[in-house]
Amino acid sequence: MEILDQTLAAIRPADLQAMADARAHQDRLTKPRGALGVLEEVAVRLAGVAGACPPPAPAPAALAIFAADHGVHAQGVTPWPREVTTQMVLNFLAGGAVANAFAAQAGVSVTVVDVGVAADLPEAPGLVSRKIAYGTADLSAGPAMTAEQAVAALEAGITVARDLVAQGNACLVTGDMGIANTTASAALICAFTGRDAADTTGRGTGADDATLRHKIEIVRRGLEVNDIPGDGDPGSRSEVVRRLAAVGGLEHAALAGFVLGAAAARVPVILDGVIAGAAALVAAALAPDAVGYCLAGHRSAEPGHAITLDHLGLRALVDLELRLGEGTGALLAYPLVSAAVRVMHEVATFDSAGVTDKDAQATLDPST
Ligand SMILES: Cc1cc2ncn([C@H]3O[C@H](COP(=O)(O)O)[C@@H](O)[C@H]3O)c2cc1C
Ligand SMILES: O=C(O)c1cccnc1
Repeated sequence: MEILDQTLAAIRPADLQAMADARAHQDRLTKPRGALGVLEEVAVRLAGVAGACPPPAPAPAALAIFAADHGVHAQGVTPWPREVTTQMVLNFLAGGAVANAFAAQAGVSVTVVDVGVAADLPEAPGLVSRKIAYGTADLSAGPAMTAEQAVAALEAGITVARDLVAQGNACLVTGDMGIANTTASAALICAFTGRDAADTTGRGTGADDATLRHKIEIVRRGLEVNDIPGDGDPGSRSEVVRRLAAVGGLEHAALAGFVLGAAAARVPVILDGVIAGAAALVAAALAPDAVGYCLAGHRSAEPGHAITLDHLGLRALVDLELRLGEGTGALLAYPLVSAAVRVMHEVATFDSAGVTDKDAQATLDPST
């Protein structure tokens, strides 16, 4: 609990002065005001994160893929066998997954973190072993984790974020792997927003109509069995941890810790899809200021994701109907984030470039 306590105590609100400076700087650059749209807000946000204008380049960046298995898999909520979690971890380590291709394209390093895979994994470069259990229990039959396990996973995520920042990374990127984790994500989104299971539950890796109906029922049962009220407002920290432990996954808990660790280190974290979003809801419930350190990489096709982004007040940078996870959507957004910051460092101002600023001229010569 000590690591979690220290981390929560270290999280500060985004720096409003640096954000105001960044807005003012954007307005002096040789472009019509507001012409870079959402990218201007990204640069302002990163100034708030770093407490500096211009903010430092978000490089190098590191993707951490948190992997774990799920007891709720036994309920038939996904068409894929549970073993695929382990097999995909090995695929990430061999460099063969979509996340590896996108990470290579973006120049982002890949670390895989085992927080709860239901198999013993061989030691390998790029694999960090922080296994807390061989998967969770079935969330539709009782709590998926104990509170101790949830805190241990939160702290594992914090430690991974801290280590990656200590290694010189200036931007963190979330990734996940865990067959059946869109079910736990939907349940978490209900528990932290108060929305109904029918709104938050999606097809994940390709559930058909019958499986989707069943999945919604399983999410409902999980909330009921675990006495999670429909208020969407856990209030106390112990209730946040109780709800997380009840219906979350070990990777969700670790991802929530990863977000908190990034915020405490004043480093931006690019969120991937619905799994990272669900985890960010947990992080926000523990430390509302952590949201200021998050960027929504993309908007997933899973219905719970739009609800989540809305709740967090985040705008997705990319919307390509992706529904994969692994960090793929966040990786595609990374070059946009880099470009937004590069503008702040490299683009000339009206003054420095001798370009006429229509607004400045209007002030000088009120007759025009
Ligand atoms: C081959 C394969 C690669 C993946 N990479 C990410 N996921 C994604 O799908 C899983 C969640 O979907 P559901 O809840 O429907 O099981 C997660 O592991 C997620 O990261 C994959 C899934 C599969 C099958
Ligand atoms: O939105 C996601 O991140 C997602 C969707 C389906 C399966 N896995 C992940």
